[in-house]
This record gives sequence, structure tokens and C-alpha cells, in this order.
Amino acid sequence: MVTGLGLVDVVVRYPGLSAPAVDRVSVDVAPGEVLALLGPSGCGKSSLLRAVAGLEPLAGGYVTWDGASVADVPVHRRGFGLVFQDGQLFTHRDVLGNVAYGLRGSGADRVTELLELVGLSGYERRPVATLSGGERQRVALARALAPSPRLLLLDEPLSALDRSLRERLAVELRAVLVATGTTAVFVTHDQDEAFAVADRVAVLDAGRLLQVDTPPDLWRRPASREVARFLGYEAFVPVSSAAAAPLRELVPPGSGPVLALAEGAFVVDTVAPVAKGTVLGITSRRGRSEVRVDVPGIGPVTALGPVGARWAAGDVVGLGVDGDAVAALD
Ligand SMILES: Nc1ncnc2c1ncn2[C@@H]1O[C@H](COP(=O)(O)OP(=O)(O)OP(=O)(O)O)[C@@H](O)[C@H]1O
Repeated sequence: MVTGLGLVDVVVRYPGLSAPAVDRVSVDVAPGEVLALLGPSGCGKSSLLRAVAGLEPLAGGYVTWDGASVADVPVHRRGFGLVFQDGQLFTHRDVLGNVAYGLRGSGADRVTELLELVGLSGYERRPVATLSGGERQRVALARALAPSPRLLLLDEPLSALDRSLRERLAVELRAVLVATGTTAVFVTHDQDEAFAVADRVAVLDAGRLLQVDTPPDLWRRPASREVARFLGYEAFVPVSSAAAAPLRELVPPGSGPVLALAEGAFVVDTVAPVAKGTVLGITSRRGRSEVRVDVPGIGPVTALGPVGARWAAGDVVGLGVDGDAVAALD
């Protein structure tokens, strides 16, 4: 028997849409596991999450909990908690009133414990209108966790926040889910966020499940170019080509016939270069320079460069390689 959440050939259709929004997706989520649903806008992530919650009818397949279908269990009886992008707090209640909602009795001790967990100790009496965006999402998380849901469903809970806060909260969110042993499904379109939060990541496109794996396995062994591109691999080169010579030894012998190169697979190296490229342009990210270089036989790639790099378009630079940004594809 599958314990925890089971999805079997789940299909979601909308009237007027010729293709299904979710197309026969099957995946399990073990007790205590955090699964991210990752994919581009419109790929069906939210539809799948809503179908699990019971907010969207299934056009096919099953959603199971501990092996039994939940088809006949109404939304509020499933014991699943929900957190949305905008938190959806009750604006006329204070923080305590929001977190205690859904608890029997006053639940004051439980609220104190949860606010501590999400880093908001002492916030009980704050009106939610006075909270920052990040604080609101923490309250939404505490509220959803308060009744100890057997499954927590999170739909892009961080995407309305700015990047640095998003990155910090992603780490905190994982810590809270792990500390509470919560089984969770987390929707995001951001690969970094999925990798930071989840034990396993399910990559979706056009309603179909392309691959589900742990973050390191997904990164090292993307199942297709489609998955690789979505993760940030930007160039593909046959392993047998001359241009792949400096890269070949970076993947295990006998791996697939195509090498995928992520941004940063090449690093500008003026001391012991293994390849050369022609500079196309330079941008900056987090202080480092990112140099677009055209590598013969591979094409344009993004190489990491030193702080304050000043090459001009047309300059030729030496390149080293970083094995963590090279994967073999079948
Ligand atoms: N209520 C609806 N009625 C009709 N079509 C819908 C409805 N909800 C979603 N869709 C369509 O179903 C497809 C999947 O949408 P869904 O919201 O699940 O994608 P998503 O991956 O969550 O996208 P995003 O990241 O932009 O939120 C899209 O083509 C969308 O336009």
C-alpha cells in the first residue's frame, strides 16, 4: 500500500480547453516528504494542486491517501492545509485570531508555539494590515500548520515577495516543514526555490510529468533536453565532437551521447585554460561578471568571470570548466 499521498493518472480538464490542463500525472508523496511541482507558467501546477485539495474535479485518475481514494471526501474533511500566494489572511482579525482560526478552544499555547516556529514570537496582537509581505506569509504558514494537517499544499507561497526575502524564506520554510514532519506539496516556477525547499522535484510541462527526482539527481541526470533547459542548461553538444573534448571526462564513462552545459559550465581562466571563446558581451550578477562567449563547436554560453571584468566584444578569452554544471543526456 502507498502510504501518504498517491496520485494515479490524474487528469484535470477545463470547459473550452481542448488539451487537459493536467494529463495523466502519477506520483507519490511519502509521509514527511516535501514534493515540489516545478514548471513554466500554465503547465498545470496549480490545477494539479487544486485537484489534490478537492477544489477541482478530476476528469480521470485518482487521488489517494494511505491507499484509499479521497474522491468522496469533501474538501474540509480531507485534513489538507492550504497556503496561497497572497496568504489570504482574515484582515479583520489580528495575528492570534488568524492562527487560532480552525483550532478548537482558544489554542493560545499552540499559537505561541507556531509563531515561535515561524519567527514571529510576540506578534499575537498585531493587526494583519500592519504586517510586511514576508510576515503575512509566515502567518499564513502558521495558520495552515495549526491544525496539524496530514498534508500541506502550498501554491507559490513566496512568489509575491522580492528575491532576497524569497530566498531566505525558502530556507526557513523547509526548516519549518522538516521540524514539524509535515508532508507537503509545494508549487513553484522557480528552480532554485524548488531545490531549496523540496526533497524531490516533479517537473511538469503542458500538463505532463516529465521527471521526478531529488534535486541532485535531477541536476546531474535531466531526463530530456526539455527538463535540462528548464533547469538552466543552455547549450548541448554531442559527446563525440571535438568541442566536447575538455568536457568529456567530467561525466561518468558510458553516460549518454549529449552533454548539457549549464550557465557557468565555463569559467574564464587565464592561467590554465582548456578551451577558448570569443567575448560577445558582459553582464554582472551578484558582483561576479557573466561573460557571454562564443565557443567554437558549442555556440554562445555564459561563463563566470572575475569581479570587474573589462573585456570587449571580440576579445578571445581562455576558459576552464566546472564539472557541477555539465550533465550527460541520453
Ligand atoms: N478555471 C479555469 N478555466 C479554464 N482554464 C483554466 C482554468 N484554470 C486554469 N486554466 C488553464 O489550465 C492551464 C493550466 O493552468 P494552471 O493555473 O494550472 O497552470 P500553472 O502551471 O499553475 O500556471 P501559473 O504558474 O501561471 O500559475 C492553463 O492553460 C490555464 O489557462
